[in-house]
Amino acid sequence: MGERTKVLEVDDVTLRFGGLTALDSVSLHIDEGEILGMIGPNGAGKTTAFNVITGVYRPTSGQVRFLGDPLTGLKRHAITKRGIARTFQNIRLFGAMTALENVLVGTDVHHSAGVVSALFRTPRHRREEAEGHEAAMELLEFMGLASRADELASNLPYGDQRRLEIARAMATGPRLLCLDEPAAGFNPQEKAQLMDLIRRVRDRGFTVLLIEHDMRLVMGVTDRIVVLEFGKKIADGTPAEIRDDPAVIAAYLGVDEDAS
Ligand SMILES: Nc1ncnc2c1ncn2[C@@H]1O[C@H](COP(=O)(O)OP(=O)(O)OP(=O)(O)O)[C@@H](O)[C@H]1O
Repeated sequence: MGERTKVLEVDDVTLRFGGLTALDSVSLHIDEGEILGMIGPNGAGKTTAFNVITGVYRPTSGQVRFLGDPLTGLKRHAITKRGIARTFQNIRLFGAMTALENVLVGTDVHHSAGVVSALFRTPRHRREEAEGHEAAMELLEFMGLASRADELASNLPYGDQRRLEIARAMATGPRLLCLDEPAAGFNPQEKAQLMDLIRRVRDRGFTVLLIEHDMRLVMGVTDRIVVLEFGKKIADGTPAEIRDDPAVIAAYLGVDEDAS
């Protein structure tokens, strides 16, 4: 087996908010085709790390590379176009659009036919529209949302909205799909279904970064887990390794290691 392609490399990244160091010399990578979990107690820096990776924040120092190229300094839209897509902790859908239209917004990212072509409905535009429609319907099907295609996003039940957000992110054809607490507000049965769904997403060839509070879900679905505490990476390993790691156990029990 050759070396796996590193989709993402976070290299010695520090991010300060005024006097607070939210990320402290964090390095990590994500291999192609893997499901990487990021966990840590409240305030550990998970969301901040996510925001650095998706271009919302620029690190104070250090670098983020995506497929070997620096991401630092790129605008968010450019980052999406490069191939990083995300969902949000608090769902952000276009409520007044249908489920299908929400997914179509995702597929639009890569269309080359521009506004002029759209206005004059050139053959190329029509072809791209038809292909986009087909791809979006297939994604809705995959998510179990096909029967909801024409419903307004805001009218969908909560769980369907969460899945629709994932579908929209997948529609951009990302090389890295970042899910920010996708199981928030789910009951155990919905969580089990989501675990199965995330596995199937990976089986379709996606690489997944997952922030999630539910330990069982994270342990059950990821290939590898990175643990943050007070902005520092304290562990990086398989779920089994993480479960038995004394530093991780201490972090979750709230034991102050420096106090001993
Ligand atoms: N925009 C900001 N300005 C100032 N401080 C911030 C900002 N965003 C986050 N922080 C601080 O940075 C630290 C890390 O926060 P972050 O939200 O990344 O943690 P988290 O691990 O995602 O926590 P949670 O599990 O509660 O979502 C916290 O102390 C937080 O208060």
